[in-house]
Amino acid sequence: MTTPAPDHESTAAPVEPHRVLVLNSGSSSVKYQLLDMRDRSRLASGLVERIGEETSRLVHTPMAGGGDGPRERTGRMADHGAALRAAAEELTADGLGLDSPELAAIGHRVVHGGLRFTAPTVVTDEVLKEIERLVPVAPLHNPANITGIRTARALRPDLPQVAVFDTTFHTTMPEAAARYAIDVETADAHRIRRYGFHGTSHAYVSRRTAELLGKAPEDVNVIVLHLGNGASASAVAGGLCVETSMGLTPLEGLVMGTRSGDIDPAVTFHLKRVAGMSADEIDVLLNKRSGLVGLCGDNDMREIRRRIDEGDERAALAFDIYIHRLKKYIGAYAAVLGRVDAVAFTAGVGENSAPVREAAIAGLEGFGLAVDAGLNARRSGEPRLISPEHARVAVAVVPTDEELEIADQTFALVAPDAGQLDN
Ligand SMILES: Nc1ncnc2c1ncn2[C@@H]1O[C@H](COP(=O)(O)OP(=O)(O)O)[C@@H](O)[C@H]1O
Ligand SMILES: CC(=O)OP(=O)(O)O
Ligand SMILES: [Mg+2]
Repeated sequence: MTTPAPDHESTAAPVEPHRVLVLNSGSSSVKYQLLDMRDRSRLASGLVERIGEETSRLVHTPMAGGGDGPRERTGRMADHGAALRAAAEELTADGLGLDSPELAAIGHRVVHGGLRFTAPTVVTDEVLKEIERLVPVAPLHNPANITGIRTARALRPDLPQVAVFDTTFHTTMPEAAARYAIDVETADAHRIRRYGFHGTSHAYVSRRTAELLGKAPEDVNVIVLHLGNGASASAVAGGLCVETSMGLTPLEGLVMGTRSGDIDPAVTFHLKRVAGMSADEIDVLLNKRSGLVGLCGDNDMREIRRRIDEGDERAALAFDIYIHRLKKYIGAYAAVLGRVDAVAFTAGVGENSAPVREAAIAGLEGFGLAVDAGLNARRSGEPRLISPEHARVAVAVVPTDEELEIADQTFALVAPDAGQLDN
């Protein structure tokens, strides 16, 4: 007789493995979630920030079986491996340890999948090698993803580890959007093309936006604005991505927290020839010392708005540059799509910053776009419309859930017979 785990619904018969742990490893943080795929409910979630610093912090939130709120741990966690081991200990303390037979798989966000990975993939040694080969085109992200996978494998060697790639959703982009206008042989020899990132978010949000409009994804054209620390826009036509703002690497496109986004490539030659900077120094400049932080010293939109309210001109200019780029992309993607049904804001800035949404849409009445100030100011964790009632184009705030999307894709791969889950 097996005894059901305490604190959980007791079931007489042994159950098939039905839990998925999702790891979303960023450059200096890990977000994780444990989900029960029978009803897609969240059993626990957590965030480890400032990995590698003395002030690392883990916040773990159990959802099931108890009233106790978030628990916190502080103190140096040297790398993503240490962070994951700490998270595993917290899960064990809740009776949700990684050793549980109920765990079906671990799903990992992997940022760059190159040309090879066009679907979620079970990780083998060979797959891991290929993800490693892609480190030069995702230097802030793929190394963290690899450490996460290695550590998870060491903790549960018998369990499928599934890589879900940021690039997959963008593989439907037509060649006209995916190719750079450079010498074709050189481009092909080095696999230089536009891959696009944040794909799980663009996929999830475009689908949820269609739902919000009461339509099937095939019937709507959506511009998704994923505005987090990294930021990207996508044009989604009938559920398929036809254009996105990030390119070979997550550096192209919008102004981001610390990244420049679009820039004349000749700036890099100039920095090398005239300013005497090395390729690595230029890389650090454009990826870590540019964008909002380069323009005004802060990359957090809350801090920038606070400074603007106090009359800070550098913060105001940084905000204007950020908004100007965003508007250019909205206009460009309206042209790419021909007909736009909705513009959806998502991720940390898109979901929380009413001033960003207002400023980005201001003056776009000619495109049928407008924001209702009252609706825009309202706060909610649910997808919602912020455009006036009879607007030609819907403007929406749609919270992203990369972890849920990764869990769905992971579970579909390892338990294809589990049946279609609702939604
Ligand atoms: N309440 C808020 N108001 C404005 N901006 C916010 C708010 N909360 C978070 N943000 C912005 O969201 C960013 C983080 O977004 P997130 O999507 O979590 O990014 P990432 O996944 O890239 O780390 C912060 O850097 C900050 O600029
Ligand atoms: C690809 C990318 O930019 O990801 P993030 O926003 O997590 O940095
Ligand atoms: Mg993110």
